[in-house]
Amino acid sequence: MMNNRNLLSMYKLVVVSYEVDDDYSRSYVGSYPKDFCGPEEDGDIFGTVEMKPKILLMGLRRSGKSSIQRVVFHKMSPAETLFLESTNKIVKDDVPHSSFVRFQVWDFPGQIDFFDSSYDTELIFSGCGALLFVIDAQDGYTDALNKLQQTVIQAYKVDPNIKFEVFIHKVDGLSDDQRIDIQRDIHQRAHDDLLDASMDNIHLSIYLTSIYDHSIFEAFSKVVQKLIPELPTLENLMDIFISNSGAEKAFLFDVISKIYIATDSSPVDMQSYELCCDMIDVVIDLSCIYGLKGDNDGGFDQRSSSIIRLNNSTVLYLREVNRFLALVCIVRADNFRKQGLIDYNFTCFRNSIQKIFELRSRRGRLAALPSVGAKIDGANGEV
Ligand SMILES: Nc1nc2c(ncn2[C@@H]2O[C@H](COP(=O)(O)OP(=O)(O)OP(=O)(O)O)[C@@H](O)[C@H]2O)c(=O)[nH]1
Repeated sequence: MMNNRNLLSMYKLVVVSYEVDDDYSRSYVGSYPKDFCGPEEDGDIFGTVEMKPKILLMGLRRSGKSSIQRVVFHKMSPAETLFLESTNKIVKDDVPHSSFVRFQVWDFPGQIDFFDSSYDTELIFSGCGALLFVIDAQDGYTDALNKLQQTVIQAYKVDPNIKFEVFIHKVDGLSDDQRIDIQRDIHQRAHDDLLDASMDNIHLSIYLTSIYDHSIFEAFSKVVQKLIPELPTLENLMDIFISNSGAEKAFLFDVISKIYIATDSSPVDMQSYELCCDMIDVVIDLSCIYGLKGDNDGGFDQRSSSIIRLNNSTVLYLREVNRFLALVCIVRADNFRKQGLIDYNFTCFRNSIQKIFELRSRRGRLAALPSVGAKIDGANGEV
């Protein structure tokens, strides 16, 4: 059952992320991006010194960029976003420091014009992991598509490795048929625009999103996963875990953001993901009510876990992997009788994750040495 001391720690981590938000992690870069200096170096919980990739949030005014960032990374409720003021400067936001997912989000004002000579596109797009372009689905999107084309082409010229992600946003006001139509139309027109510019080799990934449901977390999860070099290994481990444990589905969550950084290879159905997200919320809420005061070790211990039995013979099982990651799996009640087996497999899973990140840590330290860093780059990151 739940370990209240550790659940309280989890709650505290969430609170810390609020505090960090306003005081330190958000900084206004100004309309002229002098401070753009590519990816930043930082250390993670495993002691890794690594480059922190940037995720750029772009799109027309009022398309919902700041709302997305606030809801996903700062626990703002969707209703509160109604009162957000328009962004008129580039805002740099470090994803909460306690989170496992390490990158910076740069929120651009809708009116930014990259053809304006005062913007140095080299500096803006270099070191960028993903460019996330937001299109308001409840508004006419011809202008947005023009801007998308310009932005993507500019960025591609600077760095062809940038991942281009398009969020067709605010789909909460649309019926299922309208969603399908709009997605098809935007996909077709964006592709045609790139073809006209002879840039059809650029790949755009398109998602339907809204801050009023879990779609925004799911889409962001997929964006973030593309920035995790160890993803194939993590997915492989998840596959091994579920097949040997009789589980239906498993997600490896970054607890604070509710982004899943890996799942097994079976398709993700939205309902399962929502259930697992809700479980994390319940665990956090319970920790707030029943957690012991005075616990300030700042992390979970290895025995923290939570079990929720649903009335459809399904069990949700949460286990802490480390301070920031939790494994949440969905298991049929029959299979959950062999909980000892699941726990044993979980221990193997956690040990493997630990080894992956030790390797990452070692690689990060080596890459930080200039002469070795060059060799690693040349060897495609293999050491
Ligand atoms: N219905 C709906 N409204 C949304 C959604 N996301 C954001 N909004 C609303 O859209 C409006 C604009 O949101 P912002 O986040 O300020 O938009 P922005 O793109 O950052 O705007 P600029 O800073 O001017 O570039 C706000 O009133 C939000 O509440 C969504 O998923 N659905």
